[in-house]
Amino acid sequence: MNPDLDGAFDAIEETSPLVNCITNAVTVNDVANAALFWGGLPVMSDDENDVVDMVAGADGLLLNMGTTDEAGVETMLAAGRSAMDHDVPIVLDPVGVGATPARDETARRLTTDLDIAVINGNYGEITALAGETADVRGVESVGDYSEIARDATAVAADTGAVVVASGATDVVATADRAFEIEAGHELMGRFVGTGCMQGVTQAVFAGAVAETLDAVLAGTLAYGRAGERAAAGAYGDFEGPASYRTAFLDAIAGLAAAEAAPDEERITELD
Ligand SMILES: Nc1ncnc2c1ncn2[C@@H]1O[C@H](COP(=O)(O)OP(=O)(O)O)[C@@H](O)[C@H]1O
Ligand SMILES: Cc1ncsc1CCOP(=O)(O)O
Ligand SMILES: [Mg+2]
Repeated sequence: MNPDLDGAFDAIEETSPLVNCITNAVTVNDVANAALFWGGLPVMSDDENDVVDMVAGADGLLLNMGTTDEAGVETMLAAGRSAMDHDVPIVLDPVGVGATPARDETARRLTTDLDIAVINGNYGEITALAGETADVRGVESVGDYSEIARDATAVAADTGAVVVASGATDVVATADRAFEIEAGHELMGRFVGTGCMQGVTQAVFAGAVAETLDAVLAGTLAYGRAGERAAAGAYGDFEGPASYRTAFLDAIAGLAAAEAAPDEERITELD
């Protein structure tokens, strides 16, 4: 199957979803531009005095815990409560969970206290959230994860979120369904920030498309398609990962106008 990418792009164009991002200091600019290039409106409010009101009028909230400190967790919780009060979907990127006890505790608090709509993490992070042995070094997933669909499903059942486990093949799971998405390119794993940008992609799509699972399948496929089109040179030559990154951002900006839908089916529902 393939999701309705054209319908998703139309919904984004109609909504121009405002997405408040509380995100890490490393990739913040890429996250803002990815949201803007999809057709969303990014704002990076992260002061508790401001963010509660900002989220009240927003269409999505991204909580990326890559460089969060103790005060930042409290701000995320306040922003998350505001999102819940106003039916704003929350996307969690549990960066580095599994690497240290502090990150495990942050993820536990966020997933326990908040109703998260989407969790988008790499294979190692999703496996750690499932309570299984994971090898997360810093923010990087290392190791083999042959049970990733099972573990993503367990996290979905535990939290009620639609779960995206990113890797060479992305897995999307709810409590009772799981999908594999064949899209993307190996170059996407060669620079910092593709996971973070995938997180904000989910927030833009979930802020515009009515059903969260539809939004996530469309957003995940669209994101991979942008990576493929950039790798194919559709946005100019590149010399290495840094110039590929620029082409990739251009591909995000151009995807809605391009032939976004692949000819062949890219999403397989697992038994
Ligand atoms: N080898 C690969 N082939 C295809 N896509 C990839 C590959 N490596 C990473 N990606 C894509 O890059 C994005 C970020 O994934 P990942 O590298 O797992 O996240 P993170 O940066 O958080 O560790 C995802 O969309 C994923 O599908
Ligand atoms: C390197 C690093 N350290 C803390 S957050 C961060 C960025 C992680 O980005 P991504 O998850 O997209 O690789
Ligand atoms: Mg990541």
